[in-house]
Amino acid sequence: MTDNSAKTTHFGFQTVAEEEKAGMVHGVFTRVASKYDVMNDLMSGGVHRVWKDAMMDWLAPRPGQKLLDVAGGTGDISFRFLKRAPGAHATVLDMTESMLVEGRQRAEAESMADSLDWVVGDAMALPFADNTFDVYTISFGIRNVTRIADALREAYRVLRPGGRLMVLEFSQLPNPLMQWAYDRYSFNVIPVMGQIVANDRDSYQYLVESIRKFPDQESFAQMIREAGFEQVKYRNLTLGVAALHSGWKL
Ligand SMILES: C[S@@+](CC[C@H](N)C(=O)[O-])C[C@H]1O[C@@H](n2cnc3c(N)ncnc32)[C@H](O)[C@@H]1O
Repeated sequence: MTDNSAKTTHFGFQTVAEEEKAGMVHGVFTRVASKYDVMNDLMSGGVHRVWKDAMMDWLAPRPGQKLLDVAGGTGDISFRFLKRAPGAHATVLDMTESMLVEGRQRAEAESMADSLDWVVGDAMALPFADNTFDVYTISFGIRNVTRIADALREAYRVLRPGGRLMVLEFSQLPNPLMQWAYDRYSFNVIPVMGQIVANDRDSYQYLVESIRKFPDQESFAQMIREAGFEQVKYRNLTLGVAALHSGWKL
């Protein structure tokens, strides 16, 4: 008998059953893990570093804080956080073990292993008690999550009162002409780069499609409010190619 109640979602531009998406996303990041850092620099011309530094500037990490970096991958956000906050501790959680393996190797090379934990897990069902962390970050991860509202609810649950959420994600350019030019670049150049550098056009095709499917700044800010966060604000980066969203659990 066919189950007509099965829920669907997007995997890039494809419509897939909700329960299929996580496996497909996991497949993408398992395939790209060893080339992930170098591809980030190539695709963005290094600009992702400027955006991540802007995230830290707004976040202003403080000594001794406990960070949870969800969909933390190879640890870019956690490394930056720890460098700015002596005595802080970061937990990097990701569903893809190969991404964490790359990150753990970087932590050892940078002598930062003692300040970090690496946890395989799902943003939608975090394996942590309520009110545990001072800061929750998710950078270029939330658009890959099957049910964004569930991930935001979990963020709220594990933050302590007074804790802060910050999201860095690709976004929408308010100027249609610029959006058109940016789409031409991302759809025509990035999958080709993925083919040449990582021998994997399909994964990078998914990544650009998932960017296009993600809600605009205002809609995403509203989702953050609906999860319970207050003082929700956002800042565009590079004309809206990416955006930072901030909210507080008060
Ligand atoms: C584009 S990478 C971002 C890595 C890193 N945060 C950065 O900014 O460079 C996206 C990561 O999200 C992870 N991810 C996707 N869905 C997830 C989920 N539901 N729970 C945890 N991690 C997830 C993927 O495994 C991948 O490592």
